[in-house]
Amino acid sequence: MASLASFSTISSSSAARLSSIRNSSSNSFLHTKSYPNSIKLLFTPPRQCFNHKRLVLKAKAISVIDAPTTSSINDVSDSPKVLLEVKDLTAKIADSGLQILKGVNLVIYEGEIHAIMGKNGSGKSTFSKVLVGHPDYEVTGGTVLFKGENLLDMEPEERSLAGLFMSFQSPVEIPGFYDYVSRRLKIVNMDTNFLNRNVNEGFSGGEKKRNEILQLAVLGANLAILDEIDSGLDVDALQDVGEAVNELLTPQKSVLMVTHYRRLLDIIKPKFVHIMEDGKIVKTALMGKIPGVVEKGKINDSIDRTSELIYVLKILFSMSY
Ligand SMILES: Nc1ncnc2c1ncn2[C@@H]1O[C@H](COP(=O)(O)OP(=O)(O)OP(=O)(O)O)[C@@H](O)[C@H]1O
Repeated sequence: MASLASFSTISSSSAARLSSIRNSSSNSFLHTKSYPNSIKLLFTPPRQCFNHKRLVLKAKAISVIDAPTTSSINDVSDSPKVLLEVKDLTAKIADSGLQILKGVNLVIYEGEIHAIMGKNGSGKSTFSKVLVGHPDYEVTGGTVLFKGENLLDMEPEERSLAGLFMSFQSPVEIPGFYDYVSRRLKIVNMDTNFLNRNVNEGFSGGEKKRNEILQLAVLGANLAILDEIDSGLDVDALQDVGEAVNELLTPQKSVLMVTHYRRLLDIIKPKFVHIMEDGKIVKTALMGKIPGVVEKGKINDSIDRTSELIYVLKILFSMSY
């Protein structure tokens, strides 16, 4: 994977704030000019890719924003209730004392879908596991509120009872819930015969993933943390698993998913895409806010979400999707 782009703010004024994001490897720039009620995005593409043409993008709201703080997220979200609020979270590996999380900030409102992407080893899984109270890690600083309660004070099972779920693969037994579970099997396209087998024993990779989502359906969590549920899935299984997660969503339920691939984001559509680097969220993109692209004087209003996703990810990463 190529290295992440580097970003910098180059100037500001009281009337309109101008900032630029530079993608160091492709040598392209995204300039944002912020007015009280609008943001104008000017994208200067790398010469070799766009044949010296200049794209002008207009957006009604921020499309790429700095790593979020509580207040900045408050400004752009219209959801009323905060579900998860992480402030300056730091954590180390309990055994070795190696610091992995170096100040994570994240706010998730009820009903929101967030995706975390980033290079291998940047700390995405560690962050997920720290949230559910995995014993391999020790929190060294910061705060985490879940539904207004101090999550870090809770035992892992209390976190689960409070409504936090993380996809997992270790076998669990669910005796006495055949009818209850079999109704939910339909959601993930699983045969009821699976209930006659030990959970996860002899399951293929795809079946294990479907089973994870079945567990989510059974538990009915408020915040589902899905760590690379797309790994090892073929196209059909990915579609099934993605659609199953979508079916479980309600205006109150939220998802935090860790992924390396855009294809999952095409099915489970995040409101925010965060980039993690060296134990921190360093950039965040707010999706669904680019209403049209103006290219060579012509307005292209038909920009779809996939195009927007590709566009945003190209800026966030110095890699092609
Ligand atoms: N239990 C552990 N023991 C030792 N090292 C660990 C442990 N957990 C995480 N690490 C190390 O911490 C760093 C972050 O790992 P983590 O799994 O959180 O990264 P990631 O961003 O999820 O990576 P990937 O994209 O490869 O899944 C890595 O260098 C990893 O080797």
